[in-house]
Amino acid sequence: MGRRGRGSRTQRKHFKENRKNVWKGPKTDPSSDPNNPTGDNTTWKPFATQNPAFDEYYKEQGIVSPEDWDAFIEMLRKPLPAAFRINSSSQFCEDIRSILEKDFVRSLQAEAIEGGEPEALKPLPWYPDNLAWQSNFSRMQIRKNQTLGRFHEFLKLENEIGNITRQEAVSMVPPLFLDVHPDHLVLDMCAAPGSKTFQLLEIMHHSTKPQLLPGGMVIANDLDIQRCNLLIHQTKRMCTANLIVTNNEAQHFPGCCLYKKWSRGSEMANELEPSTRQLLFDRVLCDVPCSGDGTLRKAPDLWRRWNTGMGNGLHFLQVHIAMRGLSLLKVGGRMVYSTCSMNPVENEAVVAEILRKCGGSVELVDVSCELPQLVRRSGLRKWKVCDKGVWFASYKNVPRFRRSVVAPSMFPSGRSYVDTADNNQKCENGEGVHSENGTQPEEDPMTSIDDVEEEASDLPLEHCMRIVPHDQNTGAFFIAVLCKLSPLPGNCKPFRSTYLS
Ligand SMILES: C[S@@+](CC[C@H](N)C(=O)[O-])C[C@H]1O[C@@H](n2cnc3c(N)ncnc32)[C@H](O)[C@@H]1O
Repeated sequence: MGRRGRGSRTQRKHFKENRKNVWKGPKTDPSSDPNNPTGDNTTWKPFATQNPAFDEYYKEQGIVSPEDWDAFIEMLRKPLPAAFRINSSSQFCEDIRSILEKDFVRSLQAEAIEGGEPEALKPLPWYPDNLAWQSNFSRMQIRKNQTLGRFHEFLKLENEIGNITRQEAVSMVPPLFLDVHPDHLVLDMCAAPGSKTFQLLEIMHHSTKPQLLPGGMVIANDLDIQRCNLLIHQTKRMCTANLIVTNNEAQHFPGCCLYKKWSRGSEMANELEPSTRQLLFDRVLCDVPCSGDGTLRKAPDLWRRWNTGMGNGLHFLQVHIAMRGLSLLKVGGRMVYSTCSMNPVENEAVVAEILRKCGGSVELVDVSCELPQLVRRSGLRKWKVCDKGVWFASYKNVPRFRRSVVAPSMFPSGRSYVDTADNNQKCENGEGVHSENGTQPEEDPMTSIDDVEEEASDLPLEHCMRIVPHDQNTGAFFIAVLCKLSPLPGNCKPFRSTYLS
């Protein structure tokens, strides 16, 4: 071997071959494959990285300009580069950073030049203190290519002992916008498998003096008990005493009361009276379940499964979870709403709906000056809803029989309309609409039924952020930062209480 880490000619050949073939589909049934009459079951098919419905949907939504489309879709078809974070609260933080800077940046560069790639390993410029890194190799390449074996061993070992966490680059963004302090009470509503929980704990511990525990706490919740186990496995690498894991529906997360006993006065010797205080959170992370199409580069099987119903079907749950988060947030507190989906129905529509419901008690924060090196796009004010292949620019046009599935809150204005003869007419014209009796008004009597064709929101949704893959070679993510200015209107209050001593 010549330079350190270069590997033999055979190894390099093996490496190049693997580079071309990083995504492998599921094994095909050999007996049903005409190209494989011998039934050789080592045949693998790469995933098809296209879906016409996906293209149509996102072209129509305009999340990137028509000139940008080719770069966007081409990047989505490429495997995702592996990324990881150094644990800032680890006593070996400096050593790890130094190994990366002095050793792996150079040794991996040699491999990258071999494969024609620039910058094989680099710190993410927007992450503070060179603590987050991205390589130009996918996780599969790192696992399979023998020439990257030493780097792979390093990542595995350091991850196992909690000095680093392997995490998609864009998934590291939401906790950075949460502005967590060591004494904060933080609720992570949908936390499993826990990479963001770990990051929140790291931020808390990092800003605390050595040997001391932070005064705050993270409550990490997830609905799925098995994923809660993953979360515990992930976070126990932190060795923290500042974490509670709960297993609840986030949209029904119980209102907790702190149960405290204190002495009432010397004349009432030894008499103790209970006192209760509503437990509200300084920070809430609302990283909701979503259709996940921002992870297509990591999970290419999603190309095959993707359809418009996935996003529409999650919209209501996402609104409920976010509303619950806001009701549990202290006045003056910050909540981050995030998804790994690009879909406006799961993103801007949810943010707009919670702003409407909160009626001025919650503000969408302009964070364009925070993390200036992070390339992001402004949130949309206009979008449409697609239901079973039919596009709607306004709820006004949604036929009655689809109104239990397609809601006003999915549209930019959030308005409902009186039912129209027009909609019922459609069914008679064979557009798949079943006519129903009656045309009684739905909500919103203020709205004229003849006006809106294409809706635009009047809320400042441009303060939301969408990270798209081709801007900085990542996955996609959506983030909105909200601040609670005053108590929520009465109908949004916590309704169930549990006591914590
Ligand atoms: C996007 S993932 C969260 C990823 C996590 N924040 C992280 O960074 O590792 C969404 C999570 O929501 C959980 N989930 C789904 N429905 C939920 C609900 N109603 N309440 C709470 N969690 C839910 C899923 O089990 C899943 O773990």
